[in-house]
Amino acid sequence: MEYVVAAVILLVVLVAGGVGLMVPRMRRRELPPSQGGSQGGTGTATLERPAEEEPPSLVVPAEADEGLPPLIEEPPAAVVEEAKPQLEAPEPTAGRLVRLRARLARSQSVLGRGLLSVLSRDHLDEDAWEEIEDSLISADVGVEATQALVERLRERVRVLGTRTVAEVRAQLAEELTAALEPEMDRSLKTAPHDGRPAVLLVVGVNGAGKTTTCGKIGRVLIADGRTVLFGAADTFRAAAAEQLATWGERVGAETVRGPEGGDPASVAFDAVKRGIDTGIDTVLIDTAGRLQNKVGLMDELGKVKRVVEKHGPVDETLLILDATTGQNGLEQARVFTEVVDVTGVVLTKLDGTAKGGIVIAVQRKLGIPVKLVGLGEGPDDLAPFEPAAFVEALLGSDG
Ligand SMILES: Nc1nc2c(ncn2[C@@H]2O[C@H](COP(=O)(O)OP(=O)(O)OP(=O)(O)O)[C@@H](O)[C@H]2O)c(=O)[nH]1
Repeated sequence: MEYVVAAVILLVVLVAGGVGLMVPRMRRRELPPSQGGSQGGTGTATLERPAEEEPPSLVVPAEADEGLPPLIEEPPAAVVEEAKPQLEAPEPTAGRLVRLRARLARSQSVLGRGLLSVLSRDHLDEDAWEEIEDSLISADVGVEATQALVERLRERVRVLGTRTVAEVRAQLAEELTAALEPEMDRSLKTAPHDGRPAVLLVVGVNGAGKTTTCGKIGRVLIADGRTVLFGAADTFRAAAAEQLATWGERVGAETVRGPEGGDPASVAFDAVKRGIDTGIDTVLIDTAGRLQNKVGLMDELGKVKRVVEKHGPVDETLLILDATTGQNGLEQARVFTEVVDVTGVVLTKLDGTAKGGIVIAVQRKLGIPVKLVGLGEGPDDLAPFEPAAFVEALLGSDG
């Protein structure tokens, strides 16, 4: 009997203790809704998530956490740091080519300084004109384009009796600019339309700079105020998807990925679908590098495009060409244009070559405008291509 009484007393004590512990906790859980009010303890709450730090397209908002303990128990500074990685603000795009002109130094020494030193001779004889032709050809302008350009320049110098270096420079600049076909439409179709995002497909051979360019274009668009989503349809190389996702994280853009070795067309399809569902402005799809002579791979690229087009037409198909591959790149380029309808070329690595004249050859051979140029490995080293500014950069300002 005594045992029973003792057990009952013990039970009562335990139950009373338990209730005592529970009640304050329950009260605490009721606290958060009142934090939105203007009274008591809200000073710390405003620190937690300033609206402007919100990345535009992160999928799962951290605020979804429920039943958070009271703010007093956590140092507010730590909460802020953990919740939001610092997003980068990409450089504005206007005037980039001018800012990056020094990157063309190698081409400049051939096309600029080299040509101008010949053109500034007192007398332009046959040898001098041949030297000029050689310089242009070695800068990858292409034989045909060079001959046409030199012929016109020669005629102008003869007819106008051009004397000064400044005059010759101006005429050379005009001829080079004309050879770059400034009237071509170089705008990028990145604006959403018909209630869905613009879709850009990025294609090219291995290592041309597709993933990097995708990332850089995303930054350009974000700098211009658009929202962007990346589709990592390069399922062949796991690191490529990782690389693209990192570009996205830096500017708060979501990346849709698939399993390694998965079907690239299905990743591309899902990315566009996600872009439509989340109201994104522009979806950028990175594809795996492929050799133009591999039939299966080229067919796969055609399939990626067809599958994406179930959502609607692709707005831009950008061919990424490595400028350092020179004339060889042109043959690769031609095959790509047969498989997918390329709407623009991005010429990368112009900073690493003395053959800046390749821009002229690319446009002449393909009849497709160079829309952007890559001038370095930095995140903002991509510039809209402007023929006159490009020629000025090649010739240098001290002509
Ligand atoms: N100097 C310089 N390097 C560049 C430029 N664009 C890209 N690169 C570099 O080129 C290398 C290859 O770039 P990626 O973007 O990985 O090339 P990719 O075409 O996606 O490669 P795959 O997926 O293997 O086909 C990287 O080291 C880039 O940093 C550029 O404009 N200038």
